[in-house]
Amino acid sequence: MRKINVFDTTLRDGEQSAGVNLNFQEKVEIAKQLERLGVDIIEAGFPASSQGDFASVQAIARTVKGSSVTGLARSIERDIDTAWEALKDSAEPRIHTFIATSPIHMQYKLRMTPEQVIEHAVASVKFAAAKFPHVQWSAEDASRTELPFLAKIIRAVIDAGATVINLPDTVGYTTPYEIGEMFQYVTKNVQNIDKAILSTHNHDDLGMAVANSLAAIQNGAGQVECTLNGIGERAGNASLEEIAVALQIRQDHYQAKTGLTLNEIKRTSALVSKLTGMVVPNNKAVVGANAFAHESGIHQDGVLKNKETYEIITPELVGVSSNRMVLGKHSGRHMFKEKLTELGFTGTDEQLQTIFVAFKELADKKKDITEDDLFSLMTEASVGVAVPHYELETLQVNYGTTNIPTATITMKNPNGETIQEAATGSGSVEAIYNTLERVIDAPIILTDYRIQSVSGGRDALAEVYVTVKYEELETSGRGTANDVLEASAKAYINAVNRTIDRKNYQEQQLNVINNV
Ligand SMILES: CC(=O)SCCNC(=O)CCNC(=O)[C@H](O)C(C)(C)COP(=O)(O)OP(=O)(O)OC[C@H]1O[C@@H](n2cnc3c(N)ncnc32)[C@H](O)[C@@H]1OP(=O)(O)O
Ligand SMILES: CC(C)C(=O)C(=O)O
Repeated sequence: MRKINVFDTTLRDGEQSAGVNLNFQEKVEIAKQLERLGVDIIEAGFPASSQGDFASVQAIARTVKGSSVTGLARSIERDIDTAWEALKDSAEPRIHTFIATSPIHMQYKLRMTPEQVIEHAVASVKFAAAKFPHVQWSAEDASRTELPFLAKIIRAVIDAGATVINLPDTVGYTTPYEIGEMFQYVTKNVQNIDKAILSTHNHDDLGMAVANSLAAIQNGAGQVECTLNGIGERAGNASLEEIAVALQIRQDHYQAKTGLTLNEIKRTSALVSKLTGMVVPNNKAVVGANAFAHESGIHQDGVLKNKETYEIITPELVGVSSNRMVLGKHSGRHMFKEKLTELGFTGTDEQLQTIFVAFKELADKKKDITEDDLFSLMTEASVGVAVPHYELETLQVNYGTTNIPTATITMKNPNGETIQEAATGSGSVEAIYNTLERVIDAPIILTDYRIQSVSGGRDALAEVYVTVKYEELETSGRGTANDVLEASAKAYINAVNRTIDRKNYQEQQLNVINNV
């Protein structure tokens, strides 16, 4: 199987992302993690671009021993000299020098004729090769370069001492088919091509950077240039994690592999995201938060029966501890039962069905159902719900900073009649409790009221605990709802219902005693 060298340019092209500016320590930290990940080459920066970049490239060259370290330089002696100063202490000094070869870049940007570009390229490669044991040369905008000219300049720079030839799709313009043709053309038409390794470097302007990189590998590239999380100039570069995992999972197709320690991928991605401030989208392949999350019932059922039904990558492969089964409105009974069993549920199928119905209702209102939510539903199903002597039908609260809070409640009483009442209070909860007292038509004293959110986040469930003194009994009650006021009403009614249960039980006991 062919080994593909991974050239990571997170610290150079990745840092060219708009809004990203890594400091010295951050660059060194990322470089150390790239070394742990096992990348073959780290492009640490552009030493001639600033003092800061020079210092961090130098520090990385001195610190990192497990990966080769390189820096970018234009075809200018001053850039190459500066790169040498920054890189000379590295284990295997390596330079990356480049010049544009497409008609538009040569004419408008460089203002050089094609012959002048060849002269500059050859002179700079010779100059670099006199210092560096490894010289990488890039034909900037190769994908928009005329192929005969590309072949001509490549032959010349290899003769001048270049050992790696990189053919970038600088503006993310090419397609997998075209890049394949370009690599084939170069392989066939550059006589001395066997003296160099071909490299591919792709941008994502048309969303094809990874596909183009893989196509280049299939057509002869022995090195792939990429960044963590696909960050980079404009729409970014080809993403390292996607290429590495594609090569691993589709070895049958690509017949090529990298030397990366794949289970360092997630950690490296997270570090780069944190230090660059570039958030990884949830749906990003391989490293996104949802990459191993299953949400829908049919998928979850399949995964429970055999993971391979819906998982082509194991999370462990890339350093994610496990897949994630998200309970939500699309989940089905199989996953629900599995989750409840994990949480210690030992009830009957009937109880399970009751909780499942409550869960679906909740899931319609709430985006993420947490374990705490499930505990709460389980508890309500097994111990919390008293016989519904009084049942809440509707609750409406009118609150404003300039008016008196008023609650209007419709309820079923123990005789099955619907009663509507309204009352005011100094706050919304008091208005609700005053209204409930009217409906129940008995003096009820609230002796304790506690509120807590069952789960974190803005859409957390509210759980309210109350203790009421009613009919000389002090009884507690609990209510859970998305809304604090609804939970407060439910808790109060729950306490009243439980009091009635206790009273009924006491009466039954008395009857038994009297009959005896
Ligand atoms: C495709 C890529 O990603 S290439 C890398 C891009 N990265 C960067 O540019 C980041 C670092 N760059 C910088 O800090 C600055 O641009 C520097 C220090 C390199 C140069 O800054 P300045 O001297 O102010 O020049 P400026 O950036 O405005 O213009 C670039 C100059 O380099 C020339 N140039 C561009 N590429 C090359 C090259 N490969 N070889 C020689 N000259 C080049 C341009 O023609 C222009 O020259 P001119 O001043 O004679 O017109
Ligand atoms: C310097 C080269 C390799 C580059 O970054 C590009 O062409 O995108």
